[in-house]
Amino acid sequence: MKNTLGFIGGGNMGKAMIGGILESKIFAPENIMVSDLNTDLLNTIEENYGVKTTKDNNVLIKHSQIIVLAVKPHICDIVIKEIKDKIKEDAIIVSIAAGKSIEQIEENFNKDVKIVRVMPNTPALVGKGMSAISSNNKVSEVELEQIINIFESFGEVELVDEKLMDVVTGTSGSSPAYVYMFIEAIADGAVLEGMPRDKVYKMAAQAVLGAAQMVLTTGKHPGELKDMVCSPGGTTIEAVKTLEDKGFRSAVMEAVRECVKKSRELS
Ligand SMILES: NC(=O)C1=CN([C@@H]2O[C@H](COP(=O)(O)OP(=O)(O)OC[C@H]3O[C@@H](n4cnc5c(N)ncnc54)[C@H](O)[C@@H]3O)[C@@H](O)[C@H]2O)C=CC1
Ligand SMILES: O=C(O)[C@@H]1CCC=N1
Repeated sequence: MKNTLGFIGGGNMGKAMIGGILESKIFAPENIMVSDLNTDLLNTIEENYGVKTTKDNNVLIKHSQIIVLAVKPHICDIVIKEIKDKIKEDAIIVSIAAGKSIEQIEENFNKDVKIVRVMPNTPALVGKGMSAISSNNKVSEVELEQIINIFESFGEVELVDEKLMDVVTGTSGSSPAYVYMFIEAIADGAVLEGMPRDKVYKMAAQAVLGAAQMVLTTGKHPGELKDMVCSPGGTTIEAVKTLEDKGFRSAVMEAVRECVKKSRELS
């Protein structure tokens, strides 16, 4: 039972985590099991990753010491109802559901259960994930370390106060979607100006990747890094002025706020 990891739900986030974990080799495929209602999906997962699969969530909990709830928030309640009586005492429940509080999950189980709440993101698949973690007081330091190690195997981890989890959703959980839209928009602008489409996504994505790396590596304020690109009277400041005129920053801030609001509503 030790060092066995189970995913209830093999959708977008489940698959991203499994891909990242296998790439880092901290779990062998035979020590990972996925349960899902979708047989085609399970077949694809088994084929692509070599992990075990089942349609029965109770088979999964028998096989797994660490159980990741990777289903939609409203499905968590259904799944917990199904597994709660058979859950083992030393099992650790890891919920990645947006907006689902530790307290709600405890109430659903209606008994002492070790619960870790995490907000990861899909770049986990390529080892560049960002995960925020909180846990309840049933989880020991050693167990928490074990969970942190899993999430660190595919990216960065921050321990956060649970009350900030909804804000994390708007900041790193959902933001890859905004960034893909930004990349797509830069690329469309380039196509508008005559660049072949087969070159634009690499150019735009590499610029975003490099800029993000500059923030992380230099530790400089993003505004200072932006100023380093803007030559006086040059090209960039024209683009920056247009973005300001069109409300770019305000639009992004509002988007984050709406995302956080929705996450709060889910709980
Ligand atoms: N997609 C993302 O970028 C992120 C998602 N999350 C959280 O991860 C969770 C899953 O999200 P996604 O992977 O995007 O959703 P998804 O819809 O891609 O995957 C959910 C999977 O759960 C399966 N499922 C439904 N009912 C089930 C049941 N009773 N038993 C077993 N499996 C069942 C579905 O067939 C589906 O494959 C959500 O709670 C979400 O808030 C967290 C961070 C990022
Ligand atoms: O859209 C969602 O609800 C999930 C949570 C964070 C990213 N995707």
